Amino acid sequence: MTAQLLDGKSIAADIRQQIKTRVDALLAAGQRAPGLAVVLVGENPASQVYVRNKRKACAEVGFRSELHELPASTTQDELLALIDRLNADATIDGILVQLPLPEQIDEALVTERILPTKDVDGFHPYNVGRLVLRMPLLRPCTPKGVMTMLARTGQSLAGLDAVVIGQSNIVGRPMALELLAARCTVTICHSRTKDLAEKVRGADIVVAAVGRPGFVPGEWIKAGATVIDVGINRTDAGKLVGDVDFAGCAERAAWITPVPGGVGPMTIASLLENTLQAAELHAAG
Ligand SMILES: Nc1nc(=O)c2c([nH]1)NC[C@@H]1CN(c3ccc(C(=O)N[C@@H](CCC(=O)O)C(=O)O)cc3)C=[N+]21
Repeated sequence: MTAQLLDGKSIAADIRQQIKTRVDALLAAGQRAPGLAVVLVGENPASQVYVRNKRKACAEVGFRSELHELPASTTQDELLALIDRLNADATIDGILVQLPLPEQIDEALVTERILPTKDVDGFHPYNVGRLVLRMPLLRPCTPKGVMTMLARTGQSLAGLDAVVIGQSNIVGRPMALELLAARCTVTICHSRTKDLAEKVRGADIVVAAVGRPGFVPGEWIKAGATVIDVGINRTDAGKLVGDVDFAGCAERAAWITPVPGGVGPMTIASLLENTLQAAELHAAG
C-alpha cells in the first residue's frame, strides 16, 4: 500500500476561497469585514512566522486584521488591559493571543479574559466545556482542521479506533473530543502510556502530536490506516519535519498528511472559519 496524500495546503486554499465568497457577500450587503486582532508578546521567531502567515491569510479572504506587538517585558496587567480594550471594540470579532507567552504571564488567566464569542482559538474554558458537552461554539483550530481533512477522505469515522498521541490542552485533548463526537473509539496516549506501539498498531486513525521528529515509525502503522501528523519540528539543517516517519508510514497507510503542507495550513484555515463564525455571532447580536 502506498498512502494517498491529504493535501492540507490545497484543502486550505479551497476553504479560503469559500470564505472570501462569503465575505464578499457580507460587504455587498453593507456589513463590515470580519476583524481579527492578533497579539504577539516578545520576539519568538517561530511565533513571528505563524503570525505573519495568519495575517496574510486574513488579507487574502478580505478580513481586517490588526497586529498588537508587545515587548517581552510586558506585564500581565498590561496584556489584560489590552484584551479588555479588544473585548470592548465592536470592530473586532476575534482575538488571538499567540502562545507561548513570556513566563511572567499566566496563559490560563489571559485565555479566560477573552470574551468567549471572540475566542477564535477555542481555548477559553467556556468553549472547551461546550465541546465536551457536544454543543460546540468556537472549536480549537488544529483539531477542527484535522476533522475537515478526515472528512475529505470520504470514509465514515463511526466505529473506527482512533489513537491520539499527546494530551495537550490545545491539540491532544480537543482532538480526542472531536473524534469521540464523530463516534470513534478514542485512546489518548502520552508519555506514561504503556505499550504505545501496540496501541498504535490497533488504530484505524493515528494522530501524532508529540513534538518529537520521527517519533512514530512505519512499523507501528496498521495497513490502511489514516495517519495525521500534527508535529512541526525544525531540524538543525532548518528543515521542517513532523512527528511521524513519513516514508515508512506512507508505505502502510491509506491516507497520510505531509509536513509542511498538512495540518499547519488547515489550522490557519480553521482560524479564518472561526473568525467568520464569530463575526456572524456578533452581527446577530
Ligand atoms: N494562540 C495560538 N493559536 C495557535 O493556533 C497557535 C499558537 N498560539 N502558537 C503556535 C501554534 C503553531 N501554529 C501553527 C499554525 C500554522 C502553521 C503552518 O502554517 N505551518 C506551515 C509551515 C510554516 C513554516 O514554514 O514554518 C505548514 O505546516 O505547512 C504552523 C503552526 C499555530 N499555533
